[in-house]
Amino acid sequence: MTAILELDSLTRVFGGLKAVDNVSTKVSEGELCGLIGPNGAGKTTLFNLISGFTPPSSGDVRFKGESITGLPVHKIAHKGMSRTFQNLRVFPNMTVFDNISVGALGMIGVSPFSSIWGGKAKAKEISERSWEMLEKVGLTAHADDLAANLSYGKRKYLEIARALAMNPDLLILDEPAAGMNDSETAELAQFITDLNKTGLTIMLVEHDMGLVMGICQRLVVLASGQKIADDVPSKVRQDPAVLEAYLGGDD
Ligand SMILES: Nc1ncnc2c1ncn2[C@@H]1O[C@H](COP(=O)(O)OP(=O)(O)OP(=O)(O)O)[C@@H](O)[C@H]1O
Repeated sequence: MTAILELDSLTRVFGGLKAVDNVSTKVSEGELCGLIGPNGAGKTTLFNLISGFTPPSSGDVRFKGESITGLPVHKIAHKGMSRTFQNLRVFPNMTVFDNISVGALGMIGVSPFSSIWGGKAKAKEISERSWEMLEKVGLTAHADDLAANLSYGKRKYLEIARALAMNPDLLILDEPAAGMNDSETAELAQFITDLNKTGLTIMLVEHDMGLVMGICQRLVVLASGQKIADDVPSKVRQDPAVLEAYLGGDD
């Protein structure tokens, strides 16, 4: 399988702490790969290194065969990587539709000449793309609602829709099930599985073990910044180093 993402000896140091310590792995095109580990293991920092929100202290990130290390976030996004955040980052005072349009705008792009050449066509494309994403996440009826008025679970889907509106080749989801109840989590699991079946490569950080074990094809496990396992869920769940990391931690 072709690797869409390659991490080569990624390290990030904060003061004296190695939050991510020499992590290498590959994600294949079309894969649904989970990233797990106890609290403070370095999962979010690794996602930040991949998506450009934090520069690595050393090491390399390759996306679609090209080094993207040190590129700004928007350039990486334009290359086809979008993400959601552990703490929701929707725009509360914008409508649901406008929140998604921001993502579609990122995909289609605007230039100072947009209003002269093809401005209307672009506006139509952004609008169509936004409606398509609204439908995909089941929020069509809420298009005109302020994002602030959506339930927590629906805001999570809104954030995913905005990321999808950028038409990514790699979608990175940071704790999408956090704060969801069991039935919402089961629905989300089905939604992520269906997205993956369309051919979209997905990386997922999640504390809900039932969710990651149930839907991911492979799991990368971090503990104290280091990769301690990288295998199919059935192997990872029996790995002594993984059991030790979780039993020794507070998860
Ligand atoms: N900007 C920062 N400055 C200093 N230390 C940081 C920074 N970001 C993260 N850390 C530290 O790096 C370590 C890894 O944090 P990170 O948030 O990546 O872990 P995590 O696995 O995502 O944790 P959780 O599951 O609790 O979200 C932690 O000890 C954290 O305190």
